[in-house]
Amino acid sequence: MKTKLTELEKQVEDILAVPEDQSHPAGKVLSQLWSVSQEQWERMERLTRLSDSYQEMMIQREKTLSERFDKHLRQLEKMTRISDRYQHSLRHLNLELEKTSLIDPLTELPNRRMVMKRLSQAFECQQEDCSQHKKTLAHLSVAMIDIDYFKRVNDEFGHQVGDDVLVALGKLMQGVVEDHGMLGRWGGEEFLVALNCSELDCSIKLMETLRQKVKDFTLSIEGKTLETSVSVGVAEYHDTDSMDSLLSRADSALYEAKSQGRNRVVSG
Ligand SMILES: Nc1nc2c(ncn2[C@@H]2O[C@H](COP(=O)(O)OP(=O)(O)OP(=O)(O)O)[C@@H](O)[C@H]2O)c(=O)[nH]1
Repeated sequence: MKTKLTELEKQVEDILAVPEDQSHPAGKVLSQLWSVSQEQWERMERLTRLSDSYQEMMIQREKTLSERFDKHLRQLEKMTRISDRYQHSLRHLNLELEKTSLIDPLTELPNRRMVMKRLSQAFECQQEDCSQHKKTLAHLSVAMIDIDYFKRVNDEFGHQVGDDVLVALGKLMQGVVEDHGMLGRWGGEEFLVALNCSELDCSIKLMETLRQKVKDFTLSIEGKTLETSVSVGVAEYHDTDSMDSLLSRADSALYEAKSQGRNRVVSG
């Protein structure tokens, strides 16, 4: 049977404890051997303790690093979400801004800037070899519409009613032209239509329908009936036309319609 190490150690300890054995050479050697093994043992223990605490420190460090990393990751995610939301609202604001810069706030129709934009797009390709735009220009005509004696509406019924009339007539005229072109508020009580009709006759007919609808339109205010009419000047695109010359001919035709007594459509 194998003797256990602790028993052997005990025996050695006992021998070393006997004073007369201390002088024996074997006793000295054994004593030295004992203290060396004791030192080794203590050193082993110290190393084990060091290694344990080193391991503990590494585990702790890893834990701290991973917690810090998680925290940064969460912060980054939060910042990304904020930035996404910010970009989204910025895009939304830009769209709103773009819209308000092109829409008349009272009638909610395209404003002068937007109608001009539409017209200049058609003219921009005039010089270029752009068959689609050449076709668009060939079918282009413009109509300038002015509400007759609008000042009287304001004077008789007040500015607010004047505003309501502008809104109502805008809607009514929009309903007539919506499938044939773009109606916009040119300014004050003037409107402009960029029409896409293959023939001038077609544009004139459409403007006649519009004029008649406005003539039939009445509003009843505090027992009084408000009636109104429009004068319209139409011009069709000619090969030599610039945007200015086309608009100028429509303006002259409108002037002519006013001169001839209003409530009529004149082409120029
Ligand atoms: N209520 C209101 N009135 C406006 C607005 N813009 C322009 N007006 C009015 O429109 C009127 C235009 O008057 P005029 O240029 O003399 O034209 P008119 O009375 O229509 O006469 P003719 O065009 O010659 O038939 C003015 O009284 C302006 O104050 C608006 O946004 N709201």
